Amino acid sequence: MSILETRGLTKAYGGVMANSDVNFKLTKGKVTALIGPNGAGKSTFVGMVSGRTEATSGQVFFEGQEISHLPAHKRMQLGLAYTFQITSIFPGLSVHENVALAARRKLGKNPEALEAKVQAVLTRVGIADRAEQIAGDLSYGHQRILEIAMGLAQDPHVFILDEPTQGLAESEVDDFIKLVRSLAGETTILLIEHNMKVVMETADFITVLDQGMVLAEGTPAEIHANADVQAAYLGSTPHA
Ligand SMILES: Nc1ncnc2c1ncn2[C@@H]1O[C@H](COP(=O)(O)OP(=O)(O)OP(=O)(O)O)[C@@H](O)[C@H]1O
Repeated sequence: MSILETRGLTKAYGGVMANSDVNFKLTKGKVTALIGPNGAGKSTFVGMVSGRTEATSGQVFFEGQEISHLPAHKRMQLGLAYTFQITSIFPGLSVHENVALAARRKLGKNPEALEAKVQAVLTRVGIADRAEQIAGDLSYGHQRILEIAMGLAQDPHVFILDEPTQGLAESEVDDFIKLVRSLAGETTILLIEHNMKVVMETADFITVLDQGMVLAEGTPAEIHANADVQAAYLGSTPHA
């Protein structure tokens, strides 16, 4: 069962076809990774799904509703959350305050509900002991985890993680892999990721984009064995 679907999604930048006729389905409760060589069109695709980038043509459906022309904040209200870099964090506020602000978008101002949500989310991602720390003082890795906590605080139905392990230490990457696996089922994850270890260990399904088009779709084992995918990466190990 797909929770999010694109039909014929296309984006042209002048003569450059950043995405051409992309038909994509995200299976509910699963982790799907979107990979492809540099310039394949991954960021453009996620931009069109999240509402940051206007499509040239094509449609986006979320939980059966067409959202192609909804602005990004409306899509977020429907349950489509995403993390992009650390720009969403307020560096002068504490970890707790940051997560509470994110939770308020969903829960309103009820203090008990907010407190329960903040505690649950911080425990979930493993930074409850840092609740009172100023976000800007956190390590880069912990800021990325905080960003994920802020997304989770909104109870997303679909959670788009854009290069979440970029800049993380190896031990943090291992913790991240466990976290993503634990979230599957509870939410649906679309993962844009360069680290193939993370992709292979977390994804239920992989879609490969190449030159703005879907080159292949399948399980990690199928994608690993796919000759077209190998060729697209010039014989090297696939990366996102
Ligand atoms: N704002 C823009 N204006 C013009 N061309 C763009 C713009 N954004 C992306 N492109 C072009 O669209 C194509 C797809 O780019 P996109 O950033 O979506 O790829 P990507 O797979 O995310 O790449 P990377 O892995 O390097 O982040 C590239 O040829 C890129 O140069």
